[in-house]
Amino acid sequence: MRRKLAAGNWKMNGLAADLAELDAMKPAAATRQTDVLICTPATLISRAAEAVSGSAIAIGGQDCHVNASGAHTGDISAAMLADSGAGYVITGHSERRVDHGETDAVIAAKSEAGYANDLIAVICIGESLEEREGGQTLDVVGTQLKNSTPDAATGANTVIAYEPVWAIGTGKVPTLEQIAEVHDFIRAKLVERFGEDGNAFRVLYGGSVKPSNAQDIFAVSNVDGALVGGASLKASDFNAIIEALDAA
Ligand SMILES: O=C[C@H](O)COP(=O)(O)O
Repeated sequence: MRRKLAAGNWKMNGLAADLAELDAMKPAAATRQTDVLICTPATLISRAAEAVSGSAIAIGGQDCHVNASGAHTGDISAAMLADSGAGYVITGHSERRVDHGETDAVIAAKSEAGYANDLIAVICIGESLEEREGGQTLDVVGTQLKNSTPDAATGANTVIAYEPVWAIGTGKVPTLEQIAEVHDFIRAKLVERFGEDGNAFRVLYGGSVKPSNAQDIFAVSNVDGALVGGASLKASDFNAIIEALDAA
């Protein structure tokens, strides 16, 4: 039985005053079936980890460098994330693939850097609008999944997040049939590659998840939770999403 995961990605949002939102998420996070994760900007990780100490909320980073240390100005290593109190790291978010030219190979290496520091990697994959309209969705998702996921991935150290790029921050959401098609495909590919352990990976949906659509999305087969951007910034929205997931 896979535990559900409600993951928030604050992206480049959040100052010290916003840590109050984490406090307000604590009661909703104390659920029986759902893990709760907030990936804050790197500047907030250690304060966020302190703020959630003793609660059911985990803190994660949004990216890490492939190397453990060295001359990489402005970058942050997985060891630094772990040292700051993170338990997870997002790798391969489409905003990093696009803005920073990250390839599948780099994303796999970043995920391995996470494993080496006992971080759970949340590996993101998803097609662009052009790829969706060109009928290439499963090809693109399959290739990204294969090449961004290291051989050392397990259901315990890795979460897969399916995020159609065209649904991120746009308010556009795929149909429930489209979500089911991709999630069932991802599950089949994980089982083909990792055997029975392929059934242990959590597969999240991401892209314009809100309290108003969460219940429907969480009823879709092989959707084990969500990676939420905008609606994770305020406890009032994210708590409703956690509750919808816990009830699913
Ligand atoms: O990492 C989160 C996703 O990019 C989704 O963002 P969004 O919920 O604001 O569409």
